[in-house]
Amino acid sequence: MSDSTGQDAASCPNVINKPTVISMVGLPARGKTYMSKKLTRYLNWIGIRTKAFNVGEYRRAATDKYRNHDFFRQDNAEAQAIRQKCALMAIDDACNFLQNGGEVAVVDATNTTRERRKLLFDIIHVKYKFKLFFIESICDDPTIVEANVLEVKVCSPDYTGMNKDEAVQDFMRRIEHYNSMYETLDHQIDKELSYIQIFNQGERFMVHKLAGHLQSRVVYYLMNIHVLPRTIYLTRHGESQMNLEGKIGGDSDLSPRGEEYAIALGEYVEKEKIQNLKVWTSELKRTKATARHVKAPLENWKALNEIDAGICEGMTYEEIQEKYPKEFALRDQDKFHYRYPGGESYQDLVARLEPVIMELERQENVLVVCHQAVARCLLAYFQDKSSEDLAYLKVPLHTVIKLTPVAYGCRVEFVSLNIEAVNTHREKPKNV
Ligand SMILES: O=c1[nH]cnc2c1c(-c1ccccc1)cn2-c1ccc(Br)cc1
Ligand SMILES: O=P(O)(O)OC[C@H]1O[C@](O)(CO)[C@@H](O)[C@@H]1O
Repeated sequence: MSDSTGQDAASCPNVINKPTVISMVGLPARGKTYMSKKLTRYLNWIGIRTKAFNVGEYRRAATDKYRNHDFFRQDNAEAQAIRQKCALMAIDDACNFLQNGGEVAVVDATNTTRERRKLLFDIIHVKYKFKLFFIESICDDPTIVEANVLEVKVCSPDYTGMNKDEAVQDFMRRIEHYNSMYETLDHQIDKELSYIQIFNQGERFMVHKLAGHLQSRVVYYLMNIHVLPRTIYLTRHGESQMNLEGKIGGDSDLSPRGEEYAIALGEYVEKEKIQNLKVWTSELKRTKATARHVKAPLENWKALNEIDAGICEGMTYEEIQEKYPKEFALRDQDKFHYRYPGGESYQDLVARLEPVIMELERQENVLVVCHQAVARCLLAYFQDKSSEDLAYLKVPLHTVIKLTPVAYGCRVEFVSLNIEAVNTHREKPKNV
């Protein structure tokens, strides 16, 4: 990343937004990879170039010597050497990423000794002059640890071929080896460091020496996420009159088939028997009409309104190509960044939707009734899609998209309610 003079951040210390390394800290099965992946997904979605570096993956690539927890014994010199080498490779790759346009690198490792964190500090802060922020997850609730081991650790490549109970026992022994050397962050000894400690999956937080906007955004995000099981249902409004006419934007009513979809949606939600469901719509008539048969508390969000097409509102794509050929061509060249004159771009839409995503992270079961461009942005967040892919995601009318968090990701199911509708999807032209 470089400033206006083309200098890169490392060599120009007074640059405001220096690259940042976020370093995880914590015993195995404390949610470090969960947070690394989720945080990386969120930061990329809001437009901050972020990449996670998992030291365990480097170790598995370096050796298939892992047979059991003995690999992690403190007195296993050969294994210690491999682990140290892998940690240094990950840190090196992270710093290279930041020197080549990256903005945030997440080092996903235990980093449970003061010595290891000093090594990180010396390389990242002293040598490269990047910012360094620690996220420590402390969890002494054995049921949570056991659940995490069962949920994600037993399917780790380290345990292929091993039976579940054996894998759990081995992993618990692995944790003990780390625990014998574990030094948590301490606000007296580590008074120079910027960090957050998270206790028991967000029950309590200790924040120390936050340095800058990015760290505040990260802390705010971590304080809003939770791991309670829930489902987010995402759907567009029913087919509208303007959909039938091929016109974009506007605030039109539903077509007869759109009305049918609204009734079908009410029946679908009823059958799903969703606990404490909340329904969110935009401020536009077609989403409110679509939600009216759903029995659940309703909230209208202006932030969920469809992308503003500015001077092209109410026009068909053919009319736009006819009247504003240059604009039409420009949009095809870079649909994510293209902003309609007097209107919005997808990039603007993501910024407008960030508070909706933040509130969705706080909620449990929510049905979001929105629009084509809005649904693409929300879906891209849950599916970790790039901004290029985002603008062309297929979100057909009369389809409920079920999003369920599982392990480190999200299960996505497209449920068509089998009511005919026009296809409003416009493919990316081949020749651009
Ligand atoms: O296992 C765990 N132990 C302890 N904290 C954990 C997990 C997981 C987790 C969730 C799903 C799969 C794998 C891991 C998430 N967090 C977590 C940590 C901080 C915040 Br703020 C929210 C959740
Ligand atoms: O970005 P695209 O592919 O033009 O899709 C967004 C368009 O989809 C619609 O919701 C329906 O056509 C329009 O209101 C909106 O401008």
